[in-house]
Amino acid sequence: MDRFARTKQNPYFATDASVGMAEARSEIAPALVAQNVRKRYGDTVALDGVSLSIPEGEVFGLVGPNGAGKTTLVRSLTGTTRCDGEIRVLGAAPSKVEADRVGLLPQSFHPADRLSARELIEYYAGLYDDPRSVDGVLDDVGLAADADTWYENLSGGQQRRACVGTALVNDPEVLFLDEPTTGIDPAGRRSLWSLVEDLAAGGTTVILTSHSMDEVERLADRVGLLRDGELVAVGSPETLIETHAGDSHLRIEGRAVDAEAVAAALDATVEERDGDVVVRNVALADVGRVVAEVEAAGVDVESFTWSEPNLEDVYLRLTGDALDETVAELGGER
Ligand SMILES: Nc1ncnc2c1ncn2[C@@H]1O[C@H](COP(=O)(O)OP(=O)(O)OP(=O)(O)O)[C@@H](O)[C@H]1O
Repeated sequence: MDRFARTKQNPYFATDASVGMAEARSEIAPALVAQNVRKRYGDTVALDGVSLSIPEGEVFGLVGPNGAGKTTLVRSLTGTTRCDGEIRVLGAAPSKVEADRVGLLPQSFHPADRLSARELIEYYAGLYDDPRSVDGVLDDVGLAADADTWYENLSGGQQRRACVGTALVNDPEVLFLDEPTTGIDPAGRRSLWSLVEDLAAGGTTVILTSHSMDEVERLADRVGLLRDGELVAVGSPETLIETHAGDSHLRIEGRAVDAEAVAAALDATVEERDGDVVVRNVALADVGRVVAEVEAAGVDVESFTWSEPNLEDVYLRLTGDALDETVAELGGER
């Protein structure tokens, strides 16, 4: 079925252009609902009561540290592992949804080496009654020119693109992508991002797991952050950044930047991060003055980088990975 036709036929789809997308989505029936999902592997609690609702047409980014439970959640939502709790995908239990309505790119996927990219996509297309054209899928994932190359002779990034293609052959309404761009070069990542944007524009609901915060910030309408099996934050990237990321900051890089000397020069609190010194809450208009003060104090600096807060800051704060920053405090808070 054509995605655009499907979207237009959707009785919940808001056509009033004056309605904002977020408001429009809140009117749309959820594509996926999970309530109190729990999963244990022996003594390991992989999911500890996860609840979420994803409206149709949303790109939902799922992030969290290694072992947080992302893949277990995707497996639970797709019915590929048993779990406790309630899950509804397109109104039905995961194991009862028609297979051609859902697509899944698993994190680990190892197709046969001696199949060409085309044969691989053809194989998956053969599993469905009404698949997309194989050439169209190859084109979408940027493999048209390498369609006849054996899987084992494709580069790592091309292999991953071929795997993405297998999840698209049935033109799914709900698409799970578990780390789709791992190993793909920057140009390939961007073309896959455009593909996800096109799918979402056509009404596909996408659940995207990724360790790449720039990818999630760019693609996701909302982000869920998993930590130790719990969803600790859910919201749009903008809201999460505003709520959790803190202020803009200036990073001072160099082989031996003296944090205490910077703190003394600025009469401010500074932090040490990965060998650099970070001054928080520096507005763009103040950058020139701060740089001049640090240079006037004779601090040995190689470069200054000013950044607005982003999703990575949210991630580092909420996962606790930022807690081992050392704080050099001289002269009180800024
Ligand atoms: N088949 C399994 N048997 C036993 N324990 C498992 C199994 N699968 C996952 N786990 C455990 O469950 C927890 C969650 O794992 P999961 O793979 O869901 O995390 P993740 O967030 O996807 O991690 P990553 O970012 O590394 O892919 C981890 O502690 C992991 O060791």
